[in-house]
Amino acid sequence: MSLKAPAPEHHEGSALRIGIVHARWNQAVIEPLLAGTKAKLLECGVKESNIVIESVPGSWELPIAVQRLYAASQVQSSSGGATAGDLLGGSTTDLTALAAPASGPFDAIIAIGVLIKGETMHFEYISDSVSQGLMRVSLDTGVPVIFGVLTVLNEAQALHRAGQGGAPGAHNHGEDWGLAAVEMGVKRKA
Ligand SMILES: O=c1[nH]c(NC[C@H](O)[C@H](O)[C@H](O)CO)c([N+](=O)[O-])c(=O)[nH]1
Repeated sequence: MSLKAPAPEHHEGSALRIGIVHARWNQAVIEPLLAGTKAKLLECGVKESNIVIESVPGSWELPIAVQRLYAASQVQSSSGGATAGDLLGGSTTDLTALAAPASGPFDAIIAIGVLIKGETMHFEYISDSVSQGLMRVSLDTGVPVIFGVLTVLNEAQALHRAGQGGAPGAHNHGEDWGLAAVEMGVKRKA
């Protein structure tokens, strides 16, 4: 067991509704991360119908997409016809068209992305902005946003953290994110 992994806690997720927003950059790494995340959610009892998955082009779009998914689900669960735009500070955009298929607010939302360092400073700017943005959405909305963004220096590091490549110690971090979402969702309901 890694020195870093948190001590395991078992939480039952059958009453939870979980959103997942994933980027499509580096799809070969995103796919196993997403699969590992979903597998752990199901293993903890989260119903498949209560897992809503959406995608965005890249990690930069994760914060706004998580915020809109939250707002759309709030519109669905609230009466009074307020639009999600009202919840987002006065814009007139009605996000119900983007609303999740099932209804009801989310107990946690997982943001998944894979940022791989290139030759320029692009990586640093996106990594910092995305992590700050996701933290802000989580604190502003009160919904736990699980940070599932790999910020790695090369493809080998990314594959290793998606449990791929067969090297010793390879571990699918998506599993940790699924467990964190269930724990934080249960504790938010308590
Ligand atoms: O998710 C990623 N997006 C990346 N860029 C796209 C960015 O997230 C936005 O989608 C794009 O800038 C349009 O807003 C990446 N790189 O540029 O290397 C990357 O490695 N991963």
